[in-house]
Amino acid sequence: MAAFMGVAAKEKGAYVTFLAGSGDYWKGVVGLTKGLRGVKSAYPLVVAVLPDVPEAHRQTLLDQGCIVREIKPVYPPESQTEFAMAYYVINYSKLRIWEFVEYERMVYLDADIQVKDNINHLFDLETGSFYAVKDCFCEKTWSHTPQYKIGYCQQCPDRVAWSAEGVPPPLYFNAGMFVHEPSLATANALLDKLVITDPSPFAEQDFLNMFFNDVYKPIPNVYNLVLAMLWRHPENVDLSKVKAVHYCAAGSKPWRFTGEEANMDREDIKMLVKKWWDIYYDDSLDYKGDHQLHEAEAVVKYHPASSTA
Ligand SMILES: O=c1ccn([C@@H]2O[C@H](COP(=O)(O)OP(=O)(O)O)[C@@H](O)[C@H]2O)c(=O)[nH]1
Ligand SMILES: OC[C@H]1O[C@H](O[C@@H]2[C@@H](O)[C@H](O)[C@@H](O)[C@H](O)[C@@H]2O)[C@H](O)[C@@H](O)[C@H]1O
Ligand SMILES: [Mn+2]
Repeated sequence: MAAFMGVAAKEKGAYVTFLAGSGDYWKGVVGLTKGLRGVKSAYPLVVAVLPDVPEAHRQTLLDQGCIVREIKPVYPPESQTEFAMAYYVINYSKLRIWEFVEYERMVYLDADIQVKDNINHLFDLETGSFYAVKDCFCEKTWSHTPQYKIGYCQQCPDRVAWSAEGVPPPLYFNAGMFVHEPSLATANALLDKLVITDPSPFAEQDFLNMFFNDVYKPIPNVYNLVLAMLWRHPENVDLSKVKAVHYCAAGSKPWRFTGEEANMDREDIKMLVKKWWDIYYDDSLDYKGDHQLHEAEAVVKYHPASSTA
């Protein structure tokens, strides 16, 4: 990295994911980095690891050409909150990626995401907004919310009116994928706000939605296919156009897939899990010390007007 008068020059961008614990999510990161290589990504993958990630897992990721950066955990204020999944409490540590200020822009991807198509053009989106894909409220994990109780979902706002006044709730994004601009000012503002914010069931996802509410810009579902969309809103999904698949539905993590959980015994799900393994075991996608990052594909531009967000 060039340094000029002691100030390090910024790199244009990097993909970034988050790894915690000694469990098997490292397999997700290996799959992700190979998938990014397979679609000729122009940027490296940075892995923000918590201190509890074993050395062996870190070495595996370094061997796959990842940039491994240890981060300090971020915990929400003490509370009696029931998280939608108990382990969500560690996901607040994702907030550390705003401190990666050597990058002008980053595209965050959960470790349970796989890319099927080149998404370099997301790095060229206009600055100043927070880009992410709208979530779906129809899974049981949302049963604690008013929208679930009345059957409202932003993916089909006309199905059930949100209120007599007809004013729908603010758009809400899935925090498994987003485009952001690291900055210490934002990083500090996030942590300052966190200490005075009660935790809520979807942990850092709820928090990020609140924090970026006024600058959030939805991007099309193709950039983060939340699997539940396949059975909740099939009319909003064209699998042939999907650029990134998010294996977030219960029981859908490819590296521990049994096919026995609800909605998992479907041909489309099994095909997506097989595709994940095809990439994971494709040794032609292994890192060969050739950080030949492909030039960003200037041709594929993002046209907000031409796609349903
Ligand atoms: O034990 C864990 C749990 C989560 N994660 C990271 O946190 C992200 C969010 O968790 P998860 O994807 O399981 O949440 P979901 O999208 O399924 O709600 C994962 O993708 C991983 O990047 C991790 O590294 N180890
Ligand atoms: O910590 C909260 C998590 O909340 C989100 O996952 C949820 C959400 O997508 C729900 O809509 C689904 O119903 C559910 O299955 C899924 O797990 C993010 O994917 C994850 O990165 C993380 O922020
Ligand atoms: Mn996820």
